Amino acid sequence: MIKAGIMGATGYAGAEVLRICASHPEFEVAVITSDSEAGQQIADIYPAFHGVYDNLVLEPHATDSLLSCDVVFMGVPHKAGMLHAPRLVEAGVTCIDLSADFRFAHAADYEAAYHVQHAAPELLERATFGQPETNRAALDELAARHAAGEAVIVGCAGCYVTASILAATPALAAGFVNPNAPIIVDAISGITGAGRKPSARTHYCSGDESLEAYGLPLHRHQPEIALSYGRTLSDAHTPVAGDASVRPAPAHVIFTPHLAPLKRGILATVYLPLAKDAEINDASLHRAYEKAYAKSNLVTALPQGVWPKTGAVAGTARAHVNASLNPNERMIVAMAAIDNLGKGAAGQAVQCANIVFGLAEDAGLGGVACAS
Ligand SMILES: NC(=O)C1=CN([C@@H]2O[C@H](COP(=O)(O)OP(=O)(O)OC[C@H]3O[C@@H](n4cnc5c(N)ncnc54)[C@H](OP(=O)(O)O)[C@@H]3O)[C@@H](O)[C@H]2O)C=CC1
Ligand SMILES: CC(=O)N[C@@H](CCC(=O)OP(=O)(O)O)C(=O)O
Repeated sequence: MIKAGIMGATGYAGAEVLRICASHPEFEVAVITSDSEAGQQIADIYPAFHGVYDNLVLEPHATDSLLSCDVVFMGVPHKAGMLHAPRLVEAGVTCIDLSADFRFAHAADYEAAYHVQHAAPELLERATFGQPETNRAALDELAARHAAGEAVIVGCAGCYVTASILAATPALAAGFVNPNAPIIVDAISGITGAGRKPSARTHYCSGDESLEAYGLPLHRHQPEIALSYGRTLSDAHTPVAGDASVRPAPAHVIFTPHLAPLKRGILATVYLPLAKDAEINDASLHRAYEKAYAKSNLVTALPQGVWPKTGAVAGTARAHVNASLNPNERMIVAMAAIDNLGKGAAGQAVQCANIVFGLAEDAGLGGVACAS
């Protein structure tokens, strides 16, 4: 078994990692942390864990118990990941960070998006972006370094970014999209996306029976989406393969997040203007989506004409995607549905850890949503 710790196990994402690990063949959770509820059993906070994790007691985040783990999942807020990672890595512990702190390859990009100085830029060299379907080669390279004895870091892609990337990447990579025109991303999230602590915007009376946009004009996820799209567009239109010093320009992205009265789920709808010379039809567009995800057990291009819905992936690490062509406006409309806590957080974190530890990438992630 692989000894796992979960930092921030009282949070929604950390608790979801704990739930997945309950039926994971290799990751055995030995340490869980919280400062606010240290000393309590996790089952007293989340009753679902009675009979599953009896006697698993929360320790403070600074506990030395984490240092004896093989892997620590960090379900902690942005700015906390980079403060805790150095001590763990120093002790030889591989970190799967769900915060934004290790998602960017360059500290300057992180600092521009999060308006804070990176506290551990020297660790970025040990880290890679945790979005397996679009960054598999880098994760495999990280797995090789881990197998050679190095403690490594995965900066897991966040929920909106995962849905936006999965929806658009097949069209971007196929060269169908105009690299110079704005791409519009409208994404709708369930309320667990905002974490466990309610705010004026997310508490029951505000969030229930209501749908609202927020975060305009520049939500912090816009730069992550624009950088990812920019890289894919550059590879498709002006490849600079093998030259790591060339940094593709971010794509032009208008991103508007919305909050919906759902517990879990994200539906991202992406409007992609066709490249001038793109001659495609619905069938060839659909073939590109099928081909992009043909090898994935967790991401499914739905049959032509079937559109993703959040209920069909809720509680799972799966994603459903599809796209449609609007020939009159020369526009592709692409969609992805995920569970923000599943493929958008804990499910993807476990998928990344599976890859780093040389396991089947979907180990422990085979669950299917309740039929609805
Ligand atoms: N919710 C979601 O859908 C998604 C979340 N994420 C990311 O996952 C991370 C956790 O999110 P979420 O579970 O929603 O958040 P929550 O607010 O629900 O939980 C936060 C957790 O972090 C712990 N924590 C707070 N401050 C610190 C600190 N300084 N050092 C260590 N731990 C700390 C808290 O512990 P304590 O009990 O001590 O307060 C708590 O367990 C965030 O970075 C978030 O962006 C990523 C994708 C989707
Ligand atoms: C509904 C809601 O408030 N969502 C959060 C994003 C979810 C999240 O945790 O951010 P990461 O994906 O970067 O980890 C927000 O808009 O800030």
